[in-house]
Amino acid sequence: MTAAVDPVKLMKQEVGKAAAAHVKSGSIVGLGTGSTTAYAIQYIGDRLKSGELNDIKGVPTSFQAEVLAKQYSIPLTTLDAIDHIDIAIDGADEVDPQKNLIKGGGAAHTREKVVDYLADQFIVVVDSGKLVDRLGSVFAVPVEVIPMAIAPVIQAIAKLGGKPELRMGIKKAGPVITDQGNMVIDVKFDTIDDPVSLEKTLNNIPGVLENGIFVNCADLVLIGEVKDGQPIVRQL
Ligand SMILES: O=C[C@H](O)[C@H](O)[C@H](O)COP(=O)(O)O
Repeated sequence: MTAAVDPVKLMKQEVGKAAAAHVKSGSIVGLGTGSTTAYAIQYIGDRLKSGELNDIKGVPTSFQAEVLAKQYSIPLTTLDAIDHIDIAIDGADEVDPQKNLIKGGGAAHTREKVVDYLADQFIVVVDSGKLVDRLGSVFAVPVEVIPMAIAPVIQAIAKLGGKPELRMGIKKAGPVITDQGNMVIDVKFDTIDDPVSLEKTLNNIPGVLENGIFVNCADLVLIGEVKDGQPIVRQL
């Protein structure tokens, strides 16, 4: 008996491969975080190994991305050693029709925002389940907060009408700790009418480092779908 292929995995693989095909030799590449981008990193590594691609440097957005890049022998660099990023590939938790995003399901949104916004071309890779008509419909907004400010930030967010919840570890006792040593508050809003101003409002609360709303930054969204049992990729 053959095991059934997980359609979401198929979509992620296909979209990761499609994004990796956009990387050109000689470029500096922002390497995003998450299970979808992991396939893009793997395929970039495959292209390097086969000789189809050469002379690239990756800028990882997280410890996870760094480990994967090393695993696939992708040379790495840091922001203080370069003056631009040619292309960044990253996942998302929600995508609206204007290509605005919620990110940070993996608590990596702060570094991702730095790298993705710097890139000349930012490509988002998602499966079709991430598409929403309006941001915040399903996913809460992740907000990275310095630990001593957790209580006042929770109070300030509640005053804004959000439902804040400190993110707890799944295989770890206690809160999730980010790559920067901070904590994450997931904030569910009934509706997000104006993501541009909500992004700024959240970041203006003292103690907040960065939130997961990404507006006006994605150039291309590659969406993995399954049609007639076959994975396909369409663009937004
Ligand atoms: O912090 C994590 C990132 O923003 C991810 O890119 C996002 O959560 C999507 O991850 P995945 O591709 O695993 O759904």
